[in-house]
Amino acid sequence: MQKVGFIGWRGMVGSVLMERMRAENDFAHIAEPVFFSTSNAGGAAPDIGRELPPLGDAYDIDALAELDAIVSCQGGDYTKEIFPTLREQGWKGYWIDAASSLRMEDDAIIVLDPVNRDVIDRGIDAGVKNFIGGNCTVSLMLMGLGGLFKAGLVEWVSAMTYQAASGAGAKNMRELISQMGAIRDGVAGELADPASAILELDRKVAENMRSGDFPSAEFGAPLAGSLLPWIDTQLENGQSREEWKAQVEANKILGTDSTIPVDGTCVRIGAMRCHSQAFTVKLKKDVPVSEVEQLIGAANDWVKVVPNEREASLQQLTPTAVTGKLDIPVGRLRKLNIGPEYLSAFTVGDQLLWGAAEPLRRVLLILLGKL
Ligand SMILES: NC(=O)C1=CN([C@@H]2O[C@H](COP(=O)(O)OP(=O)(O)OC[C@H]3O[C@@H](n4cnc5c(N)ncnc54)[C@H](OP(=O)(O)O)[C@@H]3O)[C@@H](O)[C@H]2O)C=CC1
Ligand SMILES: N[C@@H](CC(=O)OP(=O)(O)O)C(=O)O
Repeated sequence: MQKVGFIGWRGMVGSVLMERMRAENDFAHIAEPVFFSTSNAGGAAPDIGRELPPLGDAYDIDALAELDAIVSCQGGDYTKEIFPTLREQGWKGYWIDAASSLRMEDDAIIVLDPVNRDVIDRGIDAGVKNFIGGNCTVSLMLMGLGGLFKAGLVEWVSAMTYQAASGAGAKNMRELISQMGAIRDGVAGELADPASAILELDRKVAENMRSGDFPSAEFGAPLAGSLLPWIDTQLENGQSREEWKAQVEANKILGTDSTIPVDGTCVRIGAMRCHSQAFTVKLKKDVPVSEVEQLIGAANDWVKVVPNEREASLQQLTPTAVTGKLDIPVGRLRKLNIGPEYLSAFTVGDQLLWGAAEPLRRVLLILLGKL
């Protein structure tokens, strides 16, 4: 594989991908990286420590057709517009994509190699050409609980999510901070006076958050100081699309023969870029927590069992502790009162790393024969 094209490299997911590829010296394995833009063809390519041609036009099908592989973080609309045209023209290269558009297609594999390297390898051998990153919550759930799935212990999972602003995009991250600032600024006087009445302060905060002036154009509602119990679009069965992805994508990633039910409620909270999830796992049998911890902790190089203790949980199992890291801590592991087969667990993961960019750079390395 000689020529690899990158599209969407300056967006939020794309920037994290570039950071990781530079940090791991991935570009050393690519003979001819070519960068494209949908808005700035002819502009300067990013700095990867070597001479590069100017940015290509990401809508130039002939230029794209010359590539051996394309890595796109440009978004679903771009994929829907360009991918079918390229394939219709007979392009046989590898398409690696962060967007959800192609995930459930029969000729696509959802990539998360620490969990489904076998599925990826079989796909490559069978001539599959489309490798798509999974939904962030799904990938983070499987990075955390992969050991239990691998051991065949999971009858079903309910995942209740606490998803960060970054999942909605860069503008939403900014809006979250603006909302936090607006809340604080609205009661600056009361905050400066320790003797001010707390209920008056609270009333002013609520009034401010409900006012038309509160910055909520991106989320459509206040997130700071609140939460949003709906992510992505509405489906007819009452699920949000984000909730629907959990079961279909998890089972596709795992390559299950019979569907393992996965469902829950997906909620946006005021974290910046780490998604957290609280799981109820129905185990197929009563397994001691010590064995559960062993299985979870041994599943991959990034998962880390956090002891089910207050101090360790507050220090290691929060978005603040995990942001910007590849670590996948899993904690709060205990059996629920409901019965000995009902396990509770909590995990946190950076949704731009294992949730988006990392599986893409790794599948590219796999296709290059370097991983
Ligand atoms: N956000 C997330 O958490 C996740 C996103 N994904 C998927 O990844 C895809 C991309 O998402 P995301 O990275 O959030 O998208 P962004 O909106 O950050 O970037 C997408 C494109 O917007 C263009 N752009 C316009 N203005 C700017 C600007 N000021 N700064 C940077 N880029 C700009 C760039 O294209 P150009 O350079 O051509 O102008 C860029 O490639 C989506 O399909 C999404 O579904 C997948 C998993 C998680
Ligand atoms: N929907 C996710 C982010 C995302 O982009 O997901 P997907 O890649 O499945 O569209 C979130 O809001 O947190």
